[in-house]
Amino acid sequence: MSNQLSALLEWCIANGIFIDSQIRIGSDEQGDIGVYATDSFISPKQTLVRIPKDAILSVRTCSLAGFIPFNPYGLGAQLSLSMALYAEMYGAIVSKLHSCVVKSFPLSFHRLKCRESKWFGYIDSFPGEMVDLPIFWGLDVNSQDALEALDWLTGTEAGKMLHGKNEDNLTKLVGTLSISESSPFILLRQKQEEIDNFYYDIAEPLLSRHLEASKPTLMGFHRAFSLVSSRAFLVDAYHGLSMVPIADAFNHSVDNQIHLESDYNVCPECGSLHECPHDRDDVTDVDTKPGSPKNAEDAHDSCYMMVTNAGIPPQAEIFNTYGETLSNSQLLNQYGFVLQSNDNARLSWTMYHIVQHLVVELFSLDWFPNQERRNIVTYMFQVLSALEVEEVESLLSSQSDLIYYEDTKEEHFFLKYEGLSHPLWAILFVLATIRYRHCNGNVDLDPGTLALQTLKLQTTLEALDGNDEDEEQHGNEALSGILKGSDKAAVDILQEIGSLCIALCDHRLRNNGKSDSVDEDLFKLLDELPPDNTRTRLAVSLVITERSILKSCLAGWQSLTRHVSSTLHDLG
Ligand SMILES: C[S@@+](CC[C@H](N)C(=O)[O-])C[C@H]1O[C@@H](n2cnc3c(N)ncnc32)[C@H](O)[C@@H]1O
Repeated sequence: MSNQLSALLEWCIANGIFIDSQIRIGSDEQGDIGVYATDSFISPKQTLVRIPKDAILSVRTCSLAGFIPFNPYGLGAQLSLSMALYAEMYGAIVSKLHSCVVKSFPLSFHRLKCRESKWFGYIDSFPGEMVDLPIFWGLDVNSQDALEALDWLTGTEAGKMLHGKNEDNLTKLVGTLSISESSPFILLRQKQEEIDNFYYDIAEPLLSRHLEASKPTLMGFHRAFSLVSSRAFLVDAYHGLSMVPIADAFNHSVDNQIHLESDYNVCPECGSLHECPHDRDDVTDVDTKPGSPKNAEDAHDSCYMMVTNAGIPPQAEIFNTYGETLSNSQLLNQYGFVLQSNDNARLSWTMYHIVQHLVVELFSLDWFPNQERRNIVTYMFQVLSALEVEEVESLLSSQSDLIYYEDTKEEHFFLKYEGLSHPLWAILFVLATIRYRHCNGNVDLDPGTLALQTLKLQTTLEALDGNDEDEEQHGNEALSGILKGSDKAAVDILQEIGSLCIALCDHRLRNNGKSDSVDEDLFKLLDELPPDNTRTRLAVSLVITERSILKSCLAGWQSLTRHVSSTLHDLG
């Protein structure tokens, strides 16, 4: 066992962390830590680790508690916790600690020198290097691999995540109401710029005031951020995002056997799980001192726990999941690694991009007057409500290779191997419907009913489209019959959805990865890349996945629309 690992275990004992003897913390030759079962089979519902709440490192427990702004979630929470961690890693806190062995802090990432932090044994077990997150690749200006990798990330999901913390807002329907050059959404700042600004504006002044002997550095802060990004847990409403010793020693798998249990809904003022003075309106200063919860009753009050949710064979590695739906792009950005195979691969669009790109750039604006933008929101609401029935869910899962049912109430505009998410299909339907109305004297129609008709028509046609050659003749006759018996609006709108989808995917394909590389054989490129160009290899593998999803979607919709067009043509 490495020195760091034994120091970590000693530190755990000293800080009241319970680790069941059925598991062991191990490390490989590279020093990467993982958690393994020992000799016995471990059954589900067993608590294998208990971490006292005061052993975690959060903005509430750190040496600079009270000075660091609390942010409940998101980038703000990551930045605040990075500052808390950085303070523990690199300095002696004047107000709490009076001596420090660190006289100067070297720029290179050496092992920690400051033994005074309460979390020293824990922090010292972290990887010695910065976690290799794409967000910092651009700073490695002498690395051709980094620059090449960033080039490949252009237009990919991972590339989009490097920009703009506000990206999520773009998916909100209301975003479409304010599409203009001056939209705040266009002014997204790079995430890395956000981190650096936080460091210079908030972290550096505060840390300089409190760190006795060493001067904080941006590079040190980046390392703290990379550790927070790849290890922190959102534990509860009081501590927020936190570093949780031993819970963070488990590696990730989608099929996890263990998970963290914590009660999120504690008092945000004092952390109490029970009734506390903050529940009352007439609270006084004396009552409100933060601290351990009163009326402690069981382990949930004072500890976070790692509890098994599946059986674990002897000697097997035990995995947590960092998120069941995380794609490789998300894993790479947040944790610096990807999985060999990942069923969560997907491309996403925002409402802004779909509307702006399809309507403004690809098609002329003449069929899309300003007042129609308001209709997008109304129609979308009606269509999503109409699709929110069990019948649609089972229809899509059994009879469509082009659309899947996305189990969410959000507008998630995704494309996966399974096809378009139903909200993405819905927005294309809405745009197609607006165009149909525009071309047909603004006829009155009910978008919800028409959406169901169009969807049923599509799944029926998909079933025919899959027929082999022997059945082609029969299929063509059936197709003619179906089209003749279908509502004209549904047929026209389905064709339009196809055109919009093809345009959307084709545009994405051409702008995905390094410029002008759309026809390049990326498997050959991977074979030829030196093995130590790890970042470029990662980036190219993401591009391969995204292009393959896009091409399979394009092929499906091209086939469907081609058959419909030629049959309509034959029908005259
Ligand atoms: C919370 S830590 C897990 C413990 C970590 N292995 C360690 O050495 O401390 C998360 C980091 O572990 C690594 N990791 C976790 N799961 C992984 C996986 N399935 N494949 C590759 N690396 C993984 C990544 O480097 C990630 O940033």
